[in-house]
Amino acid sequence: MARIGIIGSEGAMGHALAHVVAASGHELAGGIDRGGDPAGLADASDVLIDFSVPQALDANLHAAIGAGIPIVIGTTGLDTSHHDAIDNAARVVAVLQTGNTSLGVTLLAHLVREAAARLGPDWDIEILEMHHRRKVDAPSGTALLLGEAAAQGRGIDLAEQSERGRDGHTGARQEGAVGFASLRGGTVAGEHSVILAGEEERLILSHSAENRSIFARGAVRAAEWMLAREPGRYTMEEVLGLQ
Ligand SMILES: NC(=O)C1=CN([C@@H]2O[C@H](COP(=O)(O)OP(=O)(O)OC[C@H]3O[C@@H](n4cnc5c(N)ncnc54)[C@H](OP(=O)(O)O)[C@@H]3O)[C@@H](O)[C@H]2O)C=CC1
Ligand SMILES: O=C(O)C1=N[C@H](C(=O)O)C[C@H](O)C1
Repeated sequence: MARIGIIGSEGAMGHALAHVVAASGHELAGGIDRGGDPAGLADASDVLIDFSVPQALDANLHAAIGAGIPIVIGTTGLDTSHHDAIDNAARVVAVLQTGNTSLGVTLLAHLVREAAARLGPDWDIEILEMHHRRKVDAPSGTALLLGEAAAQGRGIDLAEQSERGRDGHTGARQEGAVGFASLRGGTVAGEHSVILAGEEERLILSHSAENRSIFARGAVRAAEWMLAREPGRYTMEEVLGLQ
């Protein structure tokens, strides 16, 4: 049994996590939100799970380092400075960051990497996502991780070869780029499709989240796995034995 501390505990994911932790046999060490004390929470926990906001990341990493415990980060909307901070923290404690903790999306990323590698650069890759009206970041963290998987399969740098936010007279599609489109509305928990569009045929790989419990279950599974890890940066593919 582990003591699990939740960052973002009053949010939608925080509530989903509390249910899964209660059913898991682990102990809920506590939870914090805006204005809370991550260091105090970390001192009372064996592992932290963070589903909050990018602005809280530095304090959360420092708290994990101070207490010498692993941290699972599900927060999205991270930029390169956040990823640098995660890399630095991973020299001291075990850190796992992912845009999607579900089993289905983790396997989907695997399949997308494979499809992108096998289908060659004349197959255009477009990623479409839809989420609830409250979501504040776009493209979703999942869309970006699927884009990264496609880029790895293709052997390209996603930062240099992606098309986001098309509007107006955009010109023709950039050859070899990965395109992104985001829809927002209602209460959609998470819909992602990776469309590989070739000459006169399309391959579409999709995932639908029916509710947030899939993310919460994956996060708790990751937290359990992280308890025994040395300092380093880990992935959901490693947690699920896909890598
Ligand atoms: N990786 C994955 O599988 C998934 C990732 N996510 C991501 O998780 C994040 C949270 O999503 P969701 O639960 O829907 O969002 P919510 O807005 O419902 O919840 C966010 C919570 O974080 C709290 N918060 C704000 N600032 C801080 C802070 N400085 N320190 C600690 N807590 C803070 C908020 O508190 P307050 O209201 O007081 O501001 C709120 O309770 C998003 O980035 C989302 O994209 C979501 C689902 C799955
Ligand atoms: O904000 C959400 O709700 C979700 N965020 C993650 C993302 O940005 O991909 C994961 C999931 O799709 C739900």
